Amino acid sequence: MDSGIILNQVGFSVQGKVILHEISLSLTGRRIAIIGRNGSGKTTLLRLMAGLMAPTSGTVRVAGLDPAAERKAMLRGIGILFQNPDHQIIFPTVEEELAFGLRQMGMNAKEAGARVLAMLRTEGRAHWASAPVSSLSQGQRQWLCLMAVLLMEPETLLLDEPFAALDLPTQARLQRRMSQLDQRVVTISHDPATVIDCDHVVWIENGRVAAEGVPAEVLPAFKDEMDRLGLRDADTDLAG
Ligand SMILES: Nc1ncnc2c1ncn2[C@@H]1O[C@H](COP(=O)(O)OP(=O)(O)OP(=O)(O)O)[C@@H](O)[C@H]1O
Repeated sequence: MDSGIILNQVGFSVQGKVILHEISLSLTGRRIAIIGRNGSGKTTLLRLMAGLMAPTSGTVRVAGLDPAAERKAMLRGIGILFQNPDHQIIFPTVEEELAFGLRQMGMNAKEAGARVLAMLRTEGRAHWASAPVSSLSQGQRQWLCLMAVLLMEPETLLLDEPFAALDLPTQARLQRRMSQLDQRVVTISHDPATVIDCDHVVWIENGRVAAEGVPAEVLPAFKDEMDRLGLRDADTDLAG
C-alpha cells in the first residue's frame, strides 16, 4: 500500500479563530476513525485531507501528494462523502448523478451507464435509476451519494458520518460492504460502536488530538469522558 495520510504540524484558522492546532498524524492503516464531539474539528480535518482547502500552517500529504495543490490527481485518488447529501447532489435523476463521477474520469456514457445499473442492481435499487433525486428521502440521498463515491473506486475514501441518516439494515449492509473494500477508509463518527473494528482511532477535542491508537485503547477513554460530560447539565467549558 502507499505511504498513507501524513499530517505534519497542521493548523487551520478562519478569520483569526484557530480551529485546528498543530496536528501531526501518520495514518497508514486501512480503516481509520475520527471521533470527537460536535464542533471539535473533525470535518475540518477531513476537508484538509481531501484538499478542499489548504492548511494555514503545516503540511498534508496523501499518498505523497499535497491534496490541495494537486486537485486533478486527487480527483481519482480521493472520494469524499459529506454529511449533508444536498451539498453533493447536482443532477435531477439518480442515474445521472451516479454516472457523473465516472464521466468526469473519462469513461464513455455507455460504459458509465452500465456500471451505474450494475451497482443499482447489486444494491437492490434498480428501480431508482430514472427516479428524480428529489423523490428520495434524506437517508436514501445519503445512500445515493455513497454509491456515487464507491463507483469511482478511489484509493482513499473520506466519509463524514456515513451511518448517521441510514436505517439499521442499510447500515449493516454498508458496514459489510466497507469491510470488503481494499481501499483506505477514513470515517468520522460520534458513535464508538460503529468504529470498533477500525485499525486506528483519532480522538479530536477542541481542535487537538486528545488521543490516538487502537480502538481498545482509545474508545474506553473516549466513552468514559462522554459519559462524564453527559452527566453535567451544560457545557460550561465551551461557553463563549
Ligand atoms: N468556515 C468556517 N468559518 C468559521 N468557523 C468555522 C468554519 N468552519 C468550521 N468552523 C468552526 O470550527 C469548529 C469545528 O467545526 P467542524 O465542522 O470541523 O466540527 P465537527 O467536529 O465536524 O463537528 P460536528 O460533529 O458537529 O459535525 C466549529 O466551532 C465550527 O463552528
